[in-house]
Amino acid sequence: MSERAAIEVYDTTLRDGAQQEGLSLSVADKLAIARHLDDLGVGVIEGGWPGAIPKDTEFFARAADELQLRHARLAAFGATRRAGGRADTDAQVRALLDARAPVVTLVAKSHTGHVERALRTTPAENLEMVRDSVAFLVAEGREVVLDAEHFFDGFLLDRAYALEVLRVAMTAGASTVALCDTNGGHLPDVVADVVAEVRAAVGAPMGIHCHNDTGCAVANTLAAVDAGAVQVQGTLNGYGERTGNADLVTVVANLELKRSTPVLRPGGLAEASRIAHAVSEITNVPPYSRQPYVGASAFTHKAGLHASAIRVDPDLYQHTDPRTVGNDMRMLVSEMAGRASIELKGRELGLDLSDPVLLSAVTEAVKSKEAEGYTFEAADASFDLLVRRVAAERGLGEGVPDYFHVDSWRVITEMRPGDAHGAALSEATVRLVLQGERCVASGEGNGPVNALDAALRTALDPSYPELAHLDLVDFRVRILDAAHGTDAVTRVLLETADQESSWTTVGVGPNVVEASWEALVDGLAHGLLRRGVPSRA
Ligand SMILES: CC(=O)SCCNC(=O)CCNC(=O)[C@H](O)C(C)(C)COP(=O)(O)OP(=O)(O)OC[C@H]1O[C@@H](n2cnc3c(N)ncnc32)[C@H](O)[C@@H]1OP(=O)(O)O
Ligand SMILES: CC(=O)C(=O)O
Repeated sequence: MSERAAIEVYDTTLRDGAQQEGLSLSVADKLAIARHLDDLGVGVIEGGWPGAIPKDTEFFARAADELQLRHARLAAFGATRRAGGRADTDAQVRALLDARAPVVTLVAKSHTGHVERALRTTPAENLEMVRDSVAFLVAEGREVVLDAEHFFDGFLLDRAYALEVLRVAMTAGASTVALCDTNGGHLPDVVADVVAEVRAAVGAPMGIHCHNDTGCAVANTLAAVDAGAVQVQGTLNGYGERTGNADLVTVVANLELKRSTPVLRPGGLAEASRIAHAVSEITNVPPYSRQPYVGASAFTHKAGLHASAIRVDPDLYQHTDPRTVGNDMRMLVSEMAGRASIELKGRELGLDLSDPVLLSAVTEAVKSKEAEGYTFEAADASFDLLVRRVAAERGLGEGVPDYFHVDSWRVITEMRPGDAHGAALSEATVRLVLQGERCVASGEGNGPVNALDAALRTALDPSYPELAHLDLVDFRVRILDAAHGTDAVTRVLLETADQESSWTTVGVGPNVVEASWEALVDGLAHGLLRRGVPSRA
């Protein structure tokens, strides 16, 4: 176990995070996420509710043998004993012991309305449930954290009772009392005031557990720390019930970078982007690109004026160095680009745009293409081809090899309702000139782009066997100027991949197949170019 930080990071991704709509974790998922959390360097990993959820019972059983945690302690979460019973004979409380986790977190009522209406017992019996449950688990050698549910609402309704719940827990041996904004309805000023009052009245080590229903979970957590909380609870990527919990990645980055308070293992913060994305893969919840610090857009710049200043000093338009959280700065090329953005993007892609004439010509070409409907910010491969083509026009580079000449192409889609499989089939024919010879090839597919791709490959395979390594992996169509309905301009973004990476090309046209053809041909050309294949046309 590592030495405790002054502020303890308590992760509840595997318990409260798993309460998010649409998120369902297998035991293997939970074990994998726990390893990532330990690698990040959090202090406590709340693994779930053993005894209530069979998967969580299994998680703790396997964790005891399979997880070799280097930094974190595991916590088993559950409720206080039932009203009218005894902790030592309560099946749920015993299941918490059986989980063999060093920490047990007990959720308890601290709001008299909840005691009377949800627990349907008396405030006095609720205090006894807290005392008995905490004392029993402490006597069994567990560190006990008390999660005081609906604490802020309870405190505002009946201050004396809410404080008494905390006092009873501390007297019974709890190590920390976590104040929960269970409904997530409070703002930072109230959270700060209440935490300060609790600190003055009880003086116990306090945790803070915030939900994001007002969009203030992270701000509330920081306000609580400022007012004296020493444990921050939250979830990776802000997963959680309803609008989620405090995003622990943002909380820890703020504490380490803005408050100069180390809370993770040394070096942990630099792993934050990698771990946040790895956990997204496991949860199958797409990463949120605008997530603070670790989102793909967190250090991405689009506006020309920003890029122009960044060229002088990146810090002029970013609040912190992206490397501190393992993220990268990226430049986007779009109609908002100026020469500085284009030059920086060129540097990112390894293209030499130091010639001012070329730089201006590429900037102009980007702006005029974007006005036609092209978008380069999501199509780096098309930008790369554009730069090479503009450079070649000005005698400043070799351009893009002429891999083949297109004479014509045609595609037919046929539907035969009587057919056994009943789906439409497309058939394409391409006429190319290759090595001075005319060549005609056809291909079939379940759609026109698929058929054109098949026909092109049939024609090109003898001259370019390298194409066998390239696959078309994604295809996105967007109608621009939708007011024109089926007459509108169409934009196609097409992703091609080889074994190492993928790249995106863009095509625009009044006809979806025409736009797709442009993106398809450029996707293959870029694939050949990046493999260093010379023209054999
Ligand atoms: C704020 C939070 O997010 S806390 C975490 C919430 N997480 C979950 O609820 C997920 C796991 N929950 C479960 O699997 C089930 O709800 C269980 C196993 C805990 C309970 O299931 P059941 O016994 O079928 O009861 P049910 O869910 O209908 O009601 C909850 C019971 O717990 C009692 N209860 C609620 N809060 C507490 C508490 N803090 N301490 C003790 N008992 C409590 C309720 O009074 C109710 O008792 P009752 O059955 O006598 O009416
Ligand atoms: C304990 C908990 O998850 C809450 O009160 O929100």
